[in-house]
Amino acid sequence: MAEELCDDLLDEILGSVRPLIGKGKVADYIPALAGVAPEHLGMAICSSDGQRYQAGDAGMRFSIQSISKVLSLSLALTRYQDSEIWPRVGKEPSGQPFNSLLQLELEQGKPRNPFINAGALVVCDMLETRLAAPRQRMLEMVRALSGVSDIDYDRRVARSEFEHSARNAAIAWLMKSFDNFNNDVETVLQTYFHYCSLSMSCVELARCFFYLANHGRSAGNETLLSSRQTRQINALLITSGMYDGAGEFAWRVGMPAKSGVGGGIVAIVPGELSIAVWSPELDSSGNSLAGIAALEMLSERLGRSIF
Ligand SMILES: NC(=O)CC[C@H](N)C(=O)O
Repeated sequence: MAEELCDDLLDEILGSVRPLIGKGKVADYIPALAGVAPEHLGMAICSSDGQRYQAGDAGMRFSIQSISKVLSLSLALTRYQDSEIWPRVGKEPSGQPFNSLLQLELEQGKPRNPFINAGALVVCDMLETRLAAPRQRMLEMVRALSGVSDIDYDRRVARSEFEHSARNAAIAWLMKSFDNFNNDVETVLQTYFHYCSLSMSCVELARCFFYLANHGRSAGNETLLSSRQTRQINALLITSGMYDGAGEFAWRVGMPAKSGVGGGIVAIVPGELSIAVWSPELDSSGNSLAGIAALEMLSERLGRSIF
C-alpha cells in the first residue's frame, strides 16, 4: 500500500540512509569540490498539488554540476529546431564514464547523448552561437524557474574546474577535429564550467525542475517547453541521466533523473513530483550513493516507480 507524502516520511528516509555515509567518495578531481563535508544530507519535493516537502540539509546550497546539463539542453530546445540539435548529439545511453573520450573517437565526434560531458559541451557550443550572453541568460532562466533571485555561479568552483580542464578540453578539441564544434574552445569551456558551478539547494532545485513534472510549465506557471519536449527530456533522463549507472537506477528507483558530481540528484515523477536529494559521497559511476538509496526508499514507499 503506497504511503502519503509528508516531511516526516522524508526525515525517516534520510535517517535510514545516513549509515551509508562513509561508503562512497566525495569527488576530488575538482579541487574546489574535494573540501565539501561528506555528512550533508538533504531532500526536497515539489508536488503538482502545490505542496512542498523538505528534510535535513534541504536549504543548503551545493554545486549542481552535471544537473545543469538538463538546463542547458532545455535552453537549447527553446532556441533550436530538433533538426539542428540531434544530428550533432545522439539520444542513446553511452555505457561509458561521463568524461570518456573513447566512444567519441570511434563515433566521429558525435556524443551519444546530451548528458555526458561531450554532449553537454556540444549543447553549450550551440548556445554560444545563438545567445548574446549565454551565462547571463542561464542565470535568468534558473532564477525565474526557481523563483529565487540570488542564485548564482560559484566562481571559485568554475575557476578550479578551468584550471583542471585537460580532459574536457580534449573532448572539445576532438569534436572540433570532426567539425562538431564551432566556437572558441576556451570560451565554451568557461560557459560549461560556469553552468556546472551553479550553487543551489535541494529546495531550489526541486522548484527549478518542476517543469519536467508539469508538462513543461514552471512552478510559477510559465511555459518553458511543450509537453512533447518535456516527455522527450524525461525519456533521455531514464536512459542516460545517471551515466553508466542508468540501468541499475531504473531497476532500483524507476524515475527519470539527473545526477551531478557535487552529490545532487534531481528525479521526476512525470505529471506529479520533482524531487531533489543531496549527499556528497559518490559511487563508482559518479552518482550520489546515499542519494540513490534515499530515492529508492521514496519510490518504494510511495509506489512511484514509473514502471
Ligand atoms: N558528472 C558531473 O557532474 C561532471 C561535471 C564536471 N563539471 C565535469 O565536467 O567533469
